[in-house]
Amino acid sequence: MKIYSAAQIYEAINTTIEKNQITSNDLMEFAGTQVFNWFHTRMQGAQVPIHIYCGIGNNGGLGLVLGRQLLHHGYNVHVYVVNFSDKRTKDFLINYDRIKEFKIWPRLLSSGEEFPKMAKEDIIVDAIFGIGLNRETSDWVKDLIKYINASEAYTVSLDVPSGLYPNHAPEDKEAVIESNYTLTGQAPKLSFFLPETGVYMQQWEAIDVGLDQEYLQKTDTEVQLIDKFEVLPLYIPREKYAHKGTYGHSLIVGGSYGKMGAVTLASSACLRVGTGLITAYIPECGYAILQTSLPEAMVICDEREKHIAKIQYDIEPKAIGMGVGMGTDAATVKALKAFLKTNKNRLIVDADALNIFATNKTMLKSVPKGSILTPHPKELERLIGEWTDDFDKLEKAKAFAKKYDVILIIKGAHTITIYDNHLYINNTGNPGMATAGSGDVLTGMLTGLVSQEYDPIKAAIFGVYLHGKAGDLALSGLGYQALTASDIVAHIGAAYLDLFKEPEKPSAEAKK
Ligand SMILES: NC(=O)C1=CN([C@@H]2O[C@H](COP(=O)(O)OP(=O)(O)OC[C@H]3O[C@@H](n4cnc5c(N)ncnc54)[C@H](O)[C@@H]3O)[C@@H](O)[C@H]2O)[C@@H](O)CC1
Ligand SMILES: [K+]
Repeated sequence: MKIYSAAQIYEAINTTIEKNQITSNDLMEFAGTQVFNWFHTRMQGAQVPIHIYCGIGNNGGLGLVLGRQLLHHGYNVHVYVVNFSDKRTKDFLINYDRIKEFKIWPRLLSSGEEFPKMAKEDIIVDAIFGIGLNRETSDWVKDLIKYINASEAYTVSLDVPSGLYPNHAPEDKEAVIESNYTLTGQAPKLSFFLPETGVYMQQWEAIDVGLDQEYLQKTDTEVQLIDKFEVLPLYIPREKYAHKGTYGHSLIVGGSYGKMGAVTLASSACLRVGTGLITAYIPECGYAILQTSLPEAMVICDEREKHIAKIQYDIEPKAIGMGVGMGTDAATVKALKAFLKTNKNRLIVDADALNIFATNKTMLKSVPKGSILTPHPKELERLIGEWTDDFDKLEKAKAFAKKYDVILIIKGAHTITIYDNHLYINNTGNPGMATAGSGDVLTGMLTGLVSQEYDPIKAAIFGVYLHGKAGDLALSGLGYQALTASDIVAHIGAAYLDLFKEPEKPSAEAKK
């Protein structure tokens, strides 16, 4: 799913108006009607008090259309205008007049006013600010937002939770609506998926607000949300006459005394994702561990007992997963440096290999183009330096990926893959996956996919999706706390099968 920038949404609005020869208010009426239908379907006339807080821009205008339509259908509605500026938009004013047709004079809220009384059981509609928020709000508006949050009433935000900017984090973390449900126009916004700003919403849903389909389809976006629909075309089917050589030889280089589990997990994930052959290159101490825990894997041992000191082998891998459990011993750093001088293979770089690169930045220049780096936030900071907020982090990460011509996977709740100035936001996975070894599993999966001739960027997008999906499928019967990295590996097969599952048909009951 495409994620449009605020500028693109405004352009889509203008294109729609021009092409269809309608007014901006016609479009607002359509959008407001769609939002009304959403409420009406769920509320079926219930008389729960609905408090609509409208700003003075078009987000507020949308709130007024919704209010008028709810009143028209007999709902119990209270409308307030958050009067933070006298620069009311044209369409706000049209709808401000129209709601008065219902003998309703919205209460104007301004500085020093007492805020409306509300009960916990009421419903709040937040139409204060949309994507037009461009500066810090006045203190009294911040107080109102905090007051709304403190009410604990179910809050539905229109377009975005008010207080969120399209391209930077809020100055005051408490002055943003904590929305239970965000009904967003046409497509979700980038801020919904970043750790600092995604916390303001529990659930979102995109509503078709009638923007021009041709514009939406033709317009390339920098950001995409990745779900099943996006990854299905990436899948490479297995051939009937294939043999294990067809699907590549993967090499996992890593491990040190006390950290052999990381290599075992990465290697087994690599196998499960479909690599033809797997070899683990490890220090001597891991030999019995690997051969016992994973009989399918071949093992090459380093001459050293407890850590890798020389990366040398006589196989021809298609892809190399580098760094899991490897440690940062001086001898290992030296070995990695020497290896990079001759290596032409694409790498999937993780964990300690990333930490080694972070303190030896010149080594990054020897990483083959199209390699994949998979840092978690702390490792990322070591690579790209500190950032001011999540949006700044993405800019810095994009610049880094471009400079070294690599694919950067920022691991987190919504893992983001960055390549060639594009961001691919993953939509699978769950908090149970924040567990030891989960990253090692991803490294193994990515290595296995690149070995099977997946183009590296496709391997990254597909692998991250599949990893998250395996984690989601593993949840059943376990829950977040009990989920382990091995459970993710065990569900890779189910994640593949899920790709081809038909969506569930509505039951006879639901059809009535
Ligand atoms: N016009 C239409 O037909 C449609 C409108 N839509 C709605 O329109 C919204 C965008 O509307 P606007 O561009 O009017 O923006 P908003 O309603 O988000 O912003 C409010 C207005 O206040 C001003 N402002 C921003 N920050 C302020 C601050 N801190 N203090 C005081 N004033 C401030 C802005 O200049 C803007 O005019 C979308 O988010 C969406 O909800 C969409 O639903 C699509 C259809
Ligand atoms: K809003």
